[in-house]
Amino acid sequence: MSDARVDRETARAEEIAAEQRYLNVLYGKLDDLRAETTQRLKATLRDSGGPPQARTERDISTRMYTDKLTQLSAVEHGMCFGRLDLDSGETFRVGRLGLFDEDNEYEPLLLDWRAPAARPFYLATAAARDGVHRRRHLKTSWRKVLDYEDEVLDLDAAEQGSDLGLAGEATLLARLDARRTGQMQDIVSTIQAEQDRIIRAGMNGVLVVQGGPGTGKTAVALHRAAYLLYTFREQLSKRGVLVVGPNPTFLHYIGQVLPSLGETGVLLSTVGGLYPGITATAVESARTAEIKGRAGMTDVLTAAVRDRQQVPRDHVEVTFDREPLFLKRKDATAARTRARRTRRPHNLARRVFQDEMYRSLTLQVGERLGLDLLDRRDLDEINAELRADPAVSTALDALWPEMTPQRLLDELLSSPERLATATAKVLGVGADERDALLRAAGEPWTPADVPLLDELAELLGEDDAAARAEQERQEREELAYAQGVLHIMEQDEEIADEERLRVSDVLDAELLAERFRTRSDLSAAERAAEDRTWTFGHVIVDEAQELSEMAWRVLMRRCPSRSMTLVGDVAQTGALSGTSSWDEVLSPYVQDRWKLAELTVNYRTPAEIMDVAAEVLSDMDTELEPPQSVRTTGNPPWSQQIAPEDLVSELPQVVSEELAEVADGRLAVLMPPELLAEIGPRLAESLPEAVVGTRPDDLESPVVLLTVDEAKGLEFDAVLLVRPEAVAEESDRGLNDLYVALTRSTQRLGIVHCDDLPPSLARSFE
Ligand SMILES: Nc1ncnc2c1ncn2[C@@H]1O[C@H](COP(=O)(O)OP(=O)(O)OP(=O)(O)O)[C@@H](O)[C@H]1O
Repeated sequence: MSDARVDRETARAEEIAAEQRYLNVLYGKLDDLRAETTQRLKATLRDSGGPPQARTERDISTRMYTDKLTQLSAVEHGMCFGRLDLDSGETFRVGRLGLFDEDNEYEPLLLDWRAPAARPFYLATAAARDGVHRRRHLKTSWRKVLDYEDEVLDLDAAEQGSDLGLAGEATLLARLDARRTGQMQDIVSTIQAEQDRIIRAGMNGVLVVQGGPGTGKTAVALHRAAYLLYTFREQLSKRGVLVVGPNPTFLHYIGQVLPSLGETGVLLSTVGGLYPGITATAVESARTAEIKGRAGMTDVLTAAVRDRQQVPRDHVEVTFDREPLFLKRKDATAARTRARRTRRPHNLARRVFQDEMYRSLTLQVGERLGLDLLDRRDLDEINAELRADPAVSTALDALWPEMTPQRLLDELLSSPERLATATAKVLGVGADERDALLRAAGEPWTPADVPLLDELAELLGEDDAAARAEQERQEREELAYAQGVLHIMEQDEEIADEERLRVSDVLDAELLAERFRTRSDLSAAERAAEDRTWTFGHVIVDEAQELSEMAWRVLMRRCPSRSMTLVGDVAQTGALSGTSSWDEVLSPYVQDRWKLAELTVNYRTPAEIMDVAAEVLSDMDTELEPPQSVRTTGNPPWSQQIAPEDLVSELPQVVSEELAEVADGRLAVLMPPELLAEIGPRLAESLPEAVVGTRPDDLESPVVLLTVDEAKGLEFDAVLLVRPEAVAEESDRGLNDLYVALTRSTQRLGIVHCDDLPPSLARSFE
């Protein structure tokens, strides 16, 4: 070995040893913090009994210490991943959390990646150094430093830099080349500048992030959630952050990212999961889902609710006090008009209808007895007796029943007559659409039913006057109690330390009362999951192009502040009810007041595969450019023709060969839904490593068989696409699906077709 090389290696080993010493200090600090938090948690848990208020305080502390411990455990791996050397001579380490040296005036030992001071780690380039002289990426395994990569930011480097302006290129490429596990990993150590700008964009207003496949939209969305929670902690810990994904498998796939960043207070949900108490997993045809997703369904539902506000054809006769009593058409019509004029939801307006009806019935009974003989008290008594009479209330209920959303929707979708009435005046919903909507009574709910139930919940409302009065009483009591607690805490503090920040500087009684009220043993996310009317501090939607107009209504109701981040790609829309235009989706809610940010670099799909996908994109009706891949793999995509009847016998061999090429990796076999239903189980039987993807954790299996729709948003080391010709023809959005399928792979792509390839693919393979 040459002397120069020996010197270089010795210098490197010394650097690694120095980094290790620093890392040991950081982990020592982390251990201390953990021990201290565990102690506090134990003390809180030991301290049992006492009045309810004391228990509430303990709940808050328990929650706080448990959250802290969860955070401290989550950062164990890769706690410190970077270092910045500044022109000023200062050096900062960057990591997953902030650590400070209490013995040295709280000097930062480790900067949280989200802190403003850490930003140059992601943004500084040789051309715009921002005072940074060197950026170092550390490669660690648990508590051990393995290696590092240095980027010296000077003008020489500016000239040599890659076209895409990547930061920490070697570290980034190593990460992108690594085998996939079936679970998404965080990208905190290698966030790129164009991504960082989106992650740290202001919280107000609607931000749309448009980007082609593999540009890191999902990763950016999740890191943005973590950033916002860090930066606007006080605001967001009360109302919470909602992250919406397309299906439970996708949620499982991304489920580990936020916890690995130390954040647990985020609700991950599909739109179908947003209605507490309903599990909406039944499957229906794409066309039925599309019809249910149309904005016109609000008119259908409004008409369906009005249809439950009936008046008798002539009159309804009931017996009261052994005499006949008549619910007359004229009286019911007047009562209905009055109730509707209040513009209250059905179940609340019902009370007005009933009051009016009881009033006219009271007069009817009064007239029979002789009105001139009765005074006010007598009439009130008759009214009360009428209200207590089961026959009368049953007859009134039949005219204007109290309804739940579930009952109304079930009765609507299972009745051709009710459907005909509700759709009569709605444009574009004719006999075909009604047939598609019709289903048997009591059938399980589908995801597209949830926005309808949510809409109905708004139209019907809940008559919760009694419950609200009780809650208001409790809130008053809690506020008074919180004021008392503040007072006592302040007195204690004054005695303990005059200098310290006073409790009332950071907490006011109302905030404290809200914390007590919510019992704080539930996080905002947990409370939100149980409450249909919960409104979030920020809403993030992934694969946002797939949402129907009705689904957008649900999300907008959950986010009246319109503080939202919507990420997606209008070239990948598969759902018939999805969108090809952000403007169309958003203008009903915010007109043109939304911001667009674009991501242009593809971190997933190698250039060889992206070239094939770009051909498909060019045949689509879009002006979107394909994103630029950051790497090549040297593996050319291939195609093979197999006769349909031989698919089951020949595919296992093809799959095994591909799997061998990505040892320890994950391979997806993607195909159209009918084909998967037909041959999936037989294929899985002949391949021991394979499963038909039905449960979210099936993605962790070496081979998973999926439809293209199910693979949306996911990625695998290798993809085998079976019958792309059928995928392309399946729907009006067939080319979009094909584009999605082609861009799921990080290493290898194989295509198995039975008939001729679609023209855009044929161009790549012939
Ligand atoms: N800065 C980065 N550092 C390391 N890996 C990254 C970075 N950005 C993206 N990736 C990786 O690239 C892959 C694609 O990212 P992601 O799934 O977020 O893309 P996407 O835009 O949501 O894709 P699609 O639209 O196809 O679903 C993931 O493996 C992600 O971890």
